Amino acid sequence: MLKATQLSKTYKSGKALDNASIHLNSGQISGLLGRNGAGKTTLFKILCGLITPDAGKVSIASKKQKPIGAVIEEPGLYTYLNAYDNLKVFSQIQGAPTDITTLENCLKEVGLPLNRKDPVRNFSMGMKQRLGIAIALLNNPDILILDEPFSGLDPTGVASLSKLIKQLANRKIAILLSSHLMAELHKVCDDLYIIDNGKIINQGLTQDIIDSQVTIYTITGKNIENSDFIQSYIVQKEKNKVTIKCDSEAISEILKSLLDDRFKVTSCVPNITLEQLLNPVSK
Ligand SMILES: Nc1ncnc2c1ncn2[C@@H]1O[C@H](COP(=O)(O)OP(=O)(O)OP(=O)(O)O)[C@@H](O)[C@H]1O
Repeated sequence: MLKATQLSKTYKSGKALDNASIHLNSGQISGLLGRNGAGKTTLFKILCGLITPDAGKVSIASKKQKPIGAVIEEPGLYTYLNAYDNLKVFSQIQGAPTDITTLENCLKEVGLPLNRKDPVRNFSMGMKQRLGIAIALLNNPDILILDEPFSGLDPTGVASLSKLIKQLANRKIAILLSSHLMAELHKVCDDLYIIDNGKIINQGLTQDIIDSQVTIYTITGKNIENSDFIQSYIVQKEKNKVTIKCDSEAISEILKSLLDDRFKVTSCVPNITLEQLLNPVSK
């Protein structure tokens, strides 16, 4: 759907993007993970045609006139207008349909209530993000780019925005989102690009990247801390929750033993940080 090849960009302040290549596929959610200042926004701006790269190429396989919808940095909203009127203004600017049914369907699609008539300055961050996404979807794009969409959201907001993003991918939209937090990306992204100092230093399926580096898991389940089998792996424990250290090959064995011993495991979450991915250890 979108192929960006060997993109580079240097500002007066220095090199922001260094030979970066990425590939987006329809229906796939890709994540761009990197520290602040790693070059994520620069890459997004190039993909959207907002700035020109010094080198490299972006090719998009789409018949649409405006194939990309994006929310870069914060959603740019008219804070004194309500959600509906914001959508209407942006539709007019973009030459998209402005009839009530279309606009209300847009609001419904991103899970915004139709009965909120107050200005969007009163909205929560999550609601502003949703409205930003609704605006980005106005032209029915094939590709959706979201810069730090989870920033400022609480865990419930992250979960509900993740659900919306997955629904959009099910509509065959290719989605690229950025974050500097692994925890936010690993649950929603099919594949990941790790960016550091403008360079893509690792890429692959999210699960493969996690499996190659994860050594700490948090397991929850009733009385799980009493299991004899996991005692030697435990680094921390509390009621119904243990943190264990093992590699990705041992975890299935551990979970199997817990189930054999009739412990009801309710979750097993890999704990992996961006720093681990930026400084990988070879196994
Ligand atoms: N318009 C600009 N002029 C000069 N330097 C810039 C400009 N935009 C970005 N930079 C610099 O380029 C580098 C990459 O910035 P960029 O905003 O792409 O990173 P980022 O990964 O999106 O960071 P953040 O998560 O903080 O937004 C940084 O060193 C930044 O200071």
